[in-house]
Amino acid sequence: MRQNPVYLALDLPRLDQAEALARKVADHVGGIKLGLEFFCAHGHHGVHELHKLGLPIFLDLKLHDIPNTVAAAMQAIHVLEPEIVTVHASGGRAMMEDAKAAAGENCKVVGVTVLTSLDDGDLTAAGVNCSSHDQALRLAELAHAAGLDGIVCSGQEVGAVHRQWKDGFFVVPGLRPGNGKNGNNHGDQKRIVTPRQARDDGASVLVIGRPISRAEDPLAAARAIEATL
Ligand SMILES: O=C(O)c1cc(=O)[nH]c(=O)n1[C@@H]1O[C@H](COP(=O)(O)O)[C@@H](O)[C@H]1O
Repeated sequence: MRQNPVYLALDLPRLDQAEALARKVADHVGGIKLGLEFFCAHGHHGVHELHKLGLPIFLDLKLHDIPNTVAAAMQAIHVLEPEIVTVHASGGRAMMEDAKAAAGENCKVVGVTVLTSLDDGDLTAAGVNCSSHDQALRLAELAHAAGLDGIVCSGQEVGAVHRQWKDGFFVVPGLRPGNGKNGNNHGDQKRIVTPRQARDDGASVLVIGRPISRAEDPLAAARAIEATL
């Protein structure tokens, strides 16, 4: 377990807003997660700017394409020195193997299993004939076999995955302090747990965005989450 496992998801449209928020809570998070919204808007320049804060950078690009394309994309982001990068585990074993081979030496590659915004009904609609729990476990096994460092899954599966993959690196988003019972907004997330529950079940990294970024007082929210861990 890292000293502070919380990685702040900086899903904000403006670079100055993202920088200001990261600066405000920097002492109460263990790293910063930059995802598609940030990277599509601010690209390499934005990542370089956020590096200046001195926190580890998790580049959540959720790469999913043929192996050759994903490997080339991984090589193109070496220069950004990310600590963690995501690919979709459903892209298949060869894609994950090539992504890992192309990653920088100090970069962890993790496979997204089943997005936390999906439930069993969504999987059925997409033609997946098993529960999100079973599908997450199946994709975790595939990511392990492909040599990835770990996976992204919801807190509802991390305990089961951890039992099967003892030294895996597990990223858990879809976190809501108080489990949504204290007026928190789930938003588009369907498979949620509290940060504390995810940590207790074996999460290595806790990804938290809106519960901090949309809070009236983001610093107080980050501190309150830290205090529960
Ligand atoms: O890979 C991710 O980080 C991710 C995977 C997943 O299954 N669900 C998920 O929410 N995420 C990301 O985690 C963050 C969650 O944000 P909040 O719901 O605002 O805490 C977002 O940046 C998502 O892109």
